[in-house]
Amino acid sequence: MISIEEAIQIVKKTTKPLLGETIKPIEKSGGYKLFKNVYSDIDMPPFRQAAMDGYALHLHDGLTYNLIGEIKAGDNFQPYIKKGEAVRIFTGAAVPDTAHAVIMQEKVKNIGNQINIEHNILENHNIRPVGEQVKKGDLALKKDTKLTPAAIGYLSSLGISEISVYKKPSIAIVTTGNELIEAKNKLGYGQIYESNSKMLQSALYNLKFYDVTIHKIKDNYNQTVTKLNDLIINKDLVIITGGISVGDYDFVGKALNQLEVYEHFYKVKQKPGKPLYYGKKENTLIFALPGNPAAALTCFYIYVYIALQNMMNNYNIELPRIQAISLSNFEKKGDRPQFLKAIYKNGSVTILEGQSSAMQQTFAISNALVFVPDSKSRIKKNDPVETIILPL
Ligand SMILES: Nc1nc2c(c(=O)[nH]1)N[C@H]1C(S)=C(S)[C@@H](COP(=O)(O)OP(=O)(O)OC[C@H]3O[C@@H](n4cnc5c(N)ncnc54)[C@H](O)[C@@H]3O)O[C@H]1N2
Ligand code: MOO
Repeated sequence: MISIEEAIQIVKKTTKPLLGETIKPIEKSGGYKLFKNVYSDIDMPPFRQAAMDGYALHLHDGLTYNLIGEIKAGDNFQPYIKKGEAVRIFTGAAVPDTAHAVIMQEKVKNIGNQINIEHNILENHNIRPVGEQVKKGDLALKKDTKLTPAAIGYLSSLGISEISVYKKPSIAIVTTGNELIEAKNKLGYGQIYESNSKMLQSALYNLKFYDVTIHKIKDNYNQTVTKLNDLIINKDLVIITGGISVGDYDFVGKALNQLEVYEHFYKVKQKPGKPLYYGKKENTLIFALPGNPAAALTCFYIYVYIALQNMMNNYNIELPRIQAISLSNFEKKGDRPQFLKAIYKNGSVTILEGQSSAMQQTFAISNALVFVPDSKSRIKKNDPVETIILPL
């Protein structure tokens, strides 16, 4: 059994970016990283742009200007403005080359065909220059930049509709267990509704991994070997839940062994999630998470999360850990470091009752995990505690 720190280090050291390229429609590229530098095909803004509703002025020494016309956003003509003349102009409209500045309408008195301004303004006031954000041919965004909503907006403003990004992993979730049935069926004695697949799929979707398939297998050795073999050949990441402990019908470990998956580790000194397995075959990563739902999800956030980030070229990113003040007392049983379901708010954290690794009800209302290390056996109210903020 290895420590949490060792297990995290092993995941960090053995997971790498996928590096393949794929082309995405810009609106579907959120969360991806740019595979190449992106250069702009246009100046942005493409013309001198008015930043305010007001008047475009050909400056002179006086404070009175003759009004000679109007330009709206989208108009595609350029009136010739002589010294001492002005045109009415609106935000986003093209400022004629013969205008020096735009004055906002609040600073202007309009008398018939003339306007009076309070005081003279500087050249280029309220005019966004051509190419202020990026010039034609220049670098718009660097390779490896993560595509946030703002980045997608920016690239769209440059007329880009498709973008080359790093591939995201193809992921299989595999559930195991004879006791598991689908929703809409009536529970028989000894049966429970299968829930880990929906839970993990949703955790993956939250992190913007959408290439996810779900597979359900019975506690049957041959079926386990056949299915896992197929998935390991075809997927970048296989996440199994259940069947990884020591029971007679826990076939996952034996099947992975038979398939010659290289075992990076099996069993971590932690609660929940002791029987966590992590291995690799060729370029496919395999995590076998414990079947207990809260254990599976905790292991997902602490270990699989790092692997996913590394596959996406986000080097060794873990979930944020902060110090928070505990609003609860907690007594640790046993000698395993523990991740506790908790609610974090404004610098304080409440440790919830019901910490068993099967306890979904408490996880359902948690937004954080409090980490209790080896060295600590109890937490007292007002103690600072290490708190992991979940990506919900
Ligand atoms: N003799 C020992 N027994 C156990 C040990 C041990 O060290 N010695 N470890 C315990 C710990 S800790 C854990 S955690 C569990 C993990 O067992 P498995 O990973 O083999 O998981 P299963 O036995 O298949 O299932 C455990 C539990 O979770 C439920 N489950 C499984 N899959 C799902 C699913 N997809 N959706 C909802 N619930 C699921 C399953 O019905 C069981 O109740 O082993 C302990 N045993
Ligand atoms: O490690 Mo298990 O998840 O404690 O119940």
